[in-house]
Amino acid sequence: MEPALDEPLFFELTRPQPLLIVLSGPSGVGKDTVLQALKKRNLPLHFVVTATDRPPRPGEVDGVDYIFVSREEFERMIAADEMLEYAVVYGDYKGVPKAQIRQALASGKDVILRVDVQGAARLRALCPEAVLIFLAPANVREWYQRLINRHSETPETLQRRIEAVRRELTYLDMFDYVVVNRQDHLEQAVDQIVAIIQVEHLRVHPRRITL
Ligand SMILES: Nc1ncnc2c1ncn2[C@@H]1O[C@H](COP(=O)(O)OP(=O)(O)OP(=O)(O)O)[C@@H](O)[C@H]1O
Ligand SMILES: Nc1nc2c(ncn2[C@@H]2O[C@H](COP(=O)(O)O)[C@@H](O)[C@H]2O)c(=O)[nH]1
Repeated sequence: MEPALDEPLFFELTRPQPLLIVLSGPSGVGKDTVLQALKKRNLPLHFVVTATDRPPRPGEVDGVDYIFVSREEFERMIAADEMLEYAVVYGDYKGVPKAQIRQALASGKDVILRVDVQGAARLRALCPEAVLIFLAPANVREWYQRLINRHSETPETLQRRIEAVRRELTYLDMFDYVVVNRQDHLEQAVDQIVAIIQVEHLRVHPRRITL
């Protein structure tokens, strides 16, 4: 019989499993900034828009930065089991809409989202096969400066975010990768995340996401 020369040796090589990638780390480390830079690479990635009941900050756009909803609507979504994960983060509801992730994974695209560290712990429990990346600052001074320069915090909310970081660092063990977001070296952090995605697709035993 003629050998089928073009036939792939492994099914997986022709149909890679989509990844669920979770980017987490302390507030102000640069998660959103890194994701914005990653978007510009035009990779086949679905960037999840999470939901919140906090009001938009100046410049934030509904459906782009968050799905902005009322507290009542958020609580309806929780009751209707529409959230994969949700938490009260610094006093506001934040949550990951289940349907959005399911649709994106079904289309074969890798899915990436950012959550705080408690959210990453919850997603690890719900979906052990997710790829968890901890974004870290190079040092405390750079990180602190970033939070202050952003001008988004009152002295009280700044203090809350700083206090949270010691607790968050105790979760480092649960992550698969750590990427350092060095001051003014944003593209280097993005390169490393792209490399993680590439290497994850080379696994002999791909991660299989079931939600
Ligand atoms: N590599 C970098 N070099 C310099 N500035 C940076 C870098 N990465 C992020 N920043 C700046 O740090 C600030 C915080 O970034 P960003 O809002 O993306 O953090 P975050 O982790 O998403 O915060 P939060 O968890 O509170 O939403 C922003 O002003 C951003 O411009
Ligand atoms: N656990 C979750 N955390 C989330 C989600 N969406 C965003 N976040 C995180 O909340 C904090 C505060 O965000 P801010 O925009 O109000 O500064 C930040 O660390 C986000 O990454 C989510 O769905 N679940």
